[in-house]
Amino acid sequence: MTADSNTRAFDPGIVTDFRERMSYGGYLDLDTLLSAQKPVSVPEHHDELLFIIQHQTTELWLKLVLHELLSARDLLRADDLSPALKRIARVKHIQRTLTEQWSVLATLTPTEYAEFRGFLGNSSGFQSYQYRAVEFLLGNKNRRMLSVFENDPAAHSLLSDLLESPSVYDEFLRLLARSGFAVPQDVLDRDVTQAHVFSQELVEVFRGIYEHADDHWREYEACEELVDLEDNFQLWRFRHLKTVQRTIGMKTGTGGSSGVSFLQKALELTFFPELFAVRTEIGVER
Ligand code: HEM
Ligand SMILES: N[C@@H](CC(=O)c1ccccc1NC=O)C(=O)O
Repeated sequence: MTADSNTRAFDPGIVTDFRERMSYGGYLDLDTLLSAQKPVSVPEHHDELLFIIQHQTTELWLKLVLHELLSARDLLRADDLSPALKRIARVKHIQRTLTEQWSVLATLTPTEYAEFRGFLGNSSGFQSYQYRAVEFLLGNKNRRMLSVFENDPAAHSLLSDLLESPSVYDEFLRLLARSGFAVPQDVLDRDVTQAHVFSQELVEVFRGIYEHADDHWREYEACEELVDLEDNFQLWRFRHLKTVQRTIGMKTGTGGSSGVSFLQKALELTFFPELFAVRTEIGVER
């Protein structure tokens, strides 16, 4: 049948009556999802839909990243290291998708973007509360960021809760301490509302794990997963920076920052500095 007509037969069991049954569109609430793309340019610019969908898909994936990282943090707190690593493994795949996705937006030329940029007003990705939540959860804490969300109580309260609570890294270090590793007390007692500050003593803890990986395999694996996570995060930041550079050059941002040079400074930030510092020490006699 298929060979002759080049048409697939409609299997007799295929369900077509959804008056009393759950359907695809109903389950996914597609009416809501697909009515949320509202270009603001007048007359409507062809490429604004790309711009909107690029951001919306990013926000959807960020929602899942948050969900997985919050769970990973809970699992670490409960000494369930292996399931926590499973969560992180999924996040790493999402990060790859998000980083790859920049190539779609790179098809937007500077001229095309300039034609509707003016309609965006002061809106900017800087105001993405989910992005900020992921940063806070990974330990890049900064109370100043809350000021952007004064008019959004739900976002403000989510971010304020995350600011006040331990990061994924804090929970990992606490887990290590409970397992008998000599995590310094001042690291365990640190003010979690501040960004994590480098500790040489912690590097020594990781040196022990890396030099005796066979004896601490799970912890060793966890360290490498965190390094992957940070690496992937930096790759996303870098692709964002390069996309911004090719699209608006050195223009100031709609959010009010200097633009490219402001974004450049984020590349110097690090979530897990000791996990990178330990690499310098590996194989070096003391
Ligand atoms: C042509 C495309 C884009 C341009 C020209 C652009 C430009 C900028 C600029 C200039 C900033 C600095 C803040 C400001 O003053 O506005 C910024 C921040 C930001 N953008 Fe974009 N952006 C683009 C696409 C995206 C996309 C697709 C996302 C995904 C959600 C995104 C997310 C962010 C985030 C999260 C920040 C804050 C970064 C930080 O705090 O370090 N941007 N963007
Ligand atoms: N900050 C960008 C505008 C921008 O990209 C943007 C605008 C509205 C919603 C999300 C955005 N994405 C990232 O910043 C600019 O200065 O052109």
